[in-house]
Amino acid sequence: MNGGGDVNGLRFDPTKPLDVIALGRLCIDLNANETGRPLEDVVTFTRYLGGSPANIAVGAARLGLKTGFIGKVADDPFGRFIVRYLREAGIDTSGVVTDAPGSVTGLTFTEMKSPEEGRIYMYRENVADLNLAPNEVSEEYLGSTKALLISGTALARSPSREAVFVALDYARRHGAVVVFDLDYRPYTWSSPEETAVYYKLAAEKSDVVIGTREEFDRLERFDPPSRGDDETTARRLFAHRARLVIVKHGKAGSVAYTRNGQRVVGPVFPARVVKPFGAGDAYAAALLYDLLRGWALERCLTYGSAAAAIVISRHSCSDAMPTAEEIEAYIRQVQSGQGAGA
Ligand SMILES: Nc1ncnc2c1ncn2[C@@H]1O[C@H](COP(=O)(O)OP(=O)(O)O)[C@@H](O)[C@H]1O
Ligand SMILES: O=C(O)C[C@@H](O)[C@H](O)C(=O)COP(=O)(O)O
Repeated sequence: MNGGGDVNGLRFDPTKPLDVIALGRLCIDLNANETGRPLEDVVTFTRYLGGSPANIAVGAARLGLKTGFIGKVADDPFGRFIVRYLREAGIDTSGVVTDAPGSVTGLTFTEMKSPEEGRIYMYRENVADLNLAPNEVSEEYLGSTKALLISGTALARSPSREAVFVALDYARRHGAVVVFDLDYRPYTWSSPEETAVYYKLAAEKSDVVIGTREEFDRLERFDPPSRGDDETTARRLFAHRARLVIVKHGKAGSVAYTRNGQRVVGPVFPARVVKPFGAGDAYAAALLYDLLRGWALERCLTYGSAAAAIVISRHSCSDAMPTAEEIEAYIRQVQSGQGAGA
């Protein structure tokens, strides 16, 4: 584990008992069992834990990180399943609260028409996760972690929005590294203007900002046009608190910039794609694992990319999160020329 040294411009406090606390939505994924057809023709689904920050937390725990969570579940069977699943995955749930009766658990139906063609349909009216209130965020809990991971969708509505900013301030007060995964989901936001304003406010308070090019374009809505130039995007965030900015480009890979001038291009691993979803969550979990261990950026992006290729080759996201051994084995398999087959 990073001994608190300043690696990649990040300093993780080794005295903190938790490695990462994730904050945001805890939902259910219902992934189509019948593939190759539109959702209207799908009869059965498999239920998994879902929600980008939840998936990342599961990925982090599966890699061996001491992981906690701050979130809110509905007082319904899915909420009880979620808390049980987190505990069984070894994730600390002391920061997870149950909402008053009446709200529901967010549902995401995943269509798998083809490896490249699939959509997700999110049902997020009156969801419990956006009812997380600022007074339900514990400063003491945030004082116990090396890193805080926040997910952009938690900024989509109050009081969750305010809870995120309180968590951000607590994390910074106690020296935690703040990782902001933009995680844009159109289904929850009222307007693109709102997304831009709150993404920018949170990104300017974060040490690490991860997003796709499209997500950064949304953040930059009111900035002078960067014309999709990743380096311009990174430089703008370095004018604030950021030390590391990572732009993801799907199967074209990823690129990372550090405040001290590094630019590292992430590799892309071959994948027998089952669904195009889950890549970013796996990428974030494995990247964070390696950042916490103080590895060089090249290796961090390699680990993230390999984990992503593994997860998109499997039916689920959360359940599919790989162990470190699986990632290492896949990297060796590909580097020895044995091709895909995660
Ligand atoms: N089809 C693919 N084949 C191999 N790797 C992929 C593929 N799609 C994504 N990845 C890897 O996963 C990373 C994140 O995927 P991306 O789609 O950019 O993010 P998100 O899932 O958050 O939208 C990419 O940078 C790349 O390394
Ligand atoms: O984030 C959600 O609410 C849905 C996820 O649980 C789902 O697995 C998914 O779409 C992952 O998307 P991605 O990792 O951003 O591709």
